[in-house]
Amino acid sequence: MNPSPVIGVLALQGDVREHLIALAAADAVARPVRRPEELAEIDGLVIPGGESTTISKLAVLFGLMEPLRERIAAGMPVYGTCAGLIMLADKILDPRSGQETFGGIDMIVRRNAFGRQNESFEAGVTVTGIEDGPVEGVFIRAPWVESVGAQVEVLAEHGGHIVAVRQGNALATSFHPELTGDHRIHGLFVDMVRAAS
Ligand SMILES: NC(=O)CC[C@H](N)C(=O)O
Repeated sequence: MNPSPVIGVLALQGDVREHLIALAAADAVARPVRRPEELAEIDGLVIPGGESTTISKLAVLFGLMEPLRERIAAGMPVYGTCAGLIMLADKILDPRSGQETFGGIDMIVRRNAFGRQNESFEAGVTVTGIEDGPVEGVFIRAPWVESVGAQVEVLAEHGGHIVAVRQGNALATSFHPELTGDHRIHGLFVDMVRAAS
């Protein structure tokens, strides 16, 4: 048990700053990560929302694709929001050509499943393991999870679709808790990192 784990936020593209703030509010030491060497210094990693095709391309360009796949497969705790959830999927239903993922969660995801930017919405979401009521789910061109393997725990659904999952040390949500000022999900992730390090 490590009381103050160091948690990186993958800083290739997306809403990195908001995650750094949410992690600090949840009592973690948080820092941006964009170079392979920096992976050695972290106990866990957040993969932010943004655009998964861009994150995928930049991860290859920055030499992070393979090292990150290995760390995740070896059990480093990771939390992906929205585009980050897509990056943790073992399979994308509708990838752009050449789009790759880090994998780590045995699930098939559908990109942009909840519609376009102007169909973005907020909704209360009840998440298993989060106490004191639903979280405010912010869905922005959000993916949903089409199907999961036997090892995957479904933590939340919205409108009959899976929007939060966990497999071992990998956590993912279709929505963006870092944009709400409610740090309960980041707190859950920080606890996962503490327990693992
Ligand atoms: N808010 C988001 O992260 C949007 C994700 C985006 N639709 C993608 O495919 O990466």
